[in-house]
Amino acid sequence: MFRPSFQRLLSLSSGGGRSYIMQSVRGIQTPRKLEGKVALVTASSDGIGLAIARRLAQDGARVLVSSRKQQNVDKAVQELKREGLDVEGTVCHVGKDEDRVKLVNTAVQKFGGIDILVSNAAVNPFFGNMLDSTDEVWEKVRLVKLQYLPIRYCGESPLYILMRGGSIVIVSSVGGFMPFPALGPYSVSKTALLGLTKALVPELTPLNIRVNCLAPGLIRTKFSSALWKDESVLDQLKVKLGISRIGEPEECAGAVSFLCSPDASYVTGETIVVAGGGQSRL
Ligand SMILES: NC(=O)c1ccc[n+]([C@@H]2O[C@H](COP(=O)([O-])OP(=O)(O)OC[C@H]3O[C@@H](n4cnc5c(N)ncnc54)[C@H](O)[C@@H]3O)[C@@H](O)[C@H]2O)c1
Repeated sequence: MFRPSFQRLLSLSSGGGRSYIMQSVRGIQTPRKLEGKVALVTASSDGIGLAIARRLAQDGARVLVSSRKQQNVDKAVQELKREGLDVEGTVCHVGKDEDRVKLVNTAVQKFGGIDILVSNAAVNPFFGNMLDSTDEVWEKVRLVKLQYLPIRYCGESPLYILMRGGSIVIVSSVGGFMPFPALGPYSVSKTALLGLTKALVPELTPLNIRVNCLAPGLIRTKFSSALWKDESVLDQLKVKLGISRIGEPEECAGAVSFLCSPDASYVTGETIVVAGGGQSRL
């Protein structure tokens, strides 16, 4: 049995982790526990969304990748197809009715139905004091809405009515538990998603749909680059983490795959925190 030494564990938790994680992600042959499932992942041309799309496809799902720009969708789809994964792509700005309808119709046309929805898109249009945030900011930050709408609407029918049982995962943030300084509206919207997850349970359970939430901590993506590109800023943050390194998108993807899989068949209304032990201290 593989037992890493204490020294090895130390080196992993203090920065040597990325190559090990990437090795693990590429090297481990996981059972195809999502075989026969169809998954929609919003905002999946990059970052956490792309890692989720890749992992769900590696685990056997057929995945519809989506994002706001055609060129980004094309690039992600090509990359995943080159890896031998069963994916298609379509443009979807989750705030646009017509794009959401197209997203769902494309999944049904290409793959014959929908089993899994990962609602991952988010925006952060404001940095500053809550008391200075404008109506315009809050309008944009109805990204609660951005996250909620893919679940609620599909032309005439709510998406969850069209789903054939299955699983929804909403991507929130540790900022939903403890607001990030200067990111008040964003954090508040993420708190709302924790509530949304719970509120959907009584309505989705009779439809045989589980709904859960992911709350990432600091994860290496473009979205969070201001916090990790500068080594000195990152060093300050690392002190506040239990596992003293930044997380990788792949480390969120495994948790999402678990939530969508039969292994989580008795899990609904829950939030998994993937934050290296720093969720209340960032
Ligand atoms: N990176 C982190 O440290 C971190 C921490 C906590 C939570 N999150 C959450 O993870 C999710 C993914 O973020 P990420 O870090 O991978 O960043 P990212 O920048 O790679 O992804 C965010 C994506 O959302 C997309 N997007 C924005 N508005 C959209 C819209 N209207 N329609 C469709 N797509 C839209 C962007 O184009 C972008 O691709 C977000 O919900 C974010 O709030 C990230």
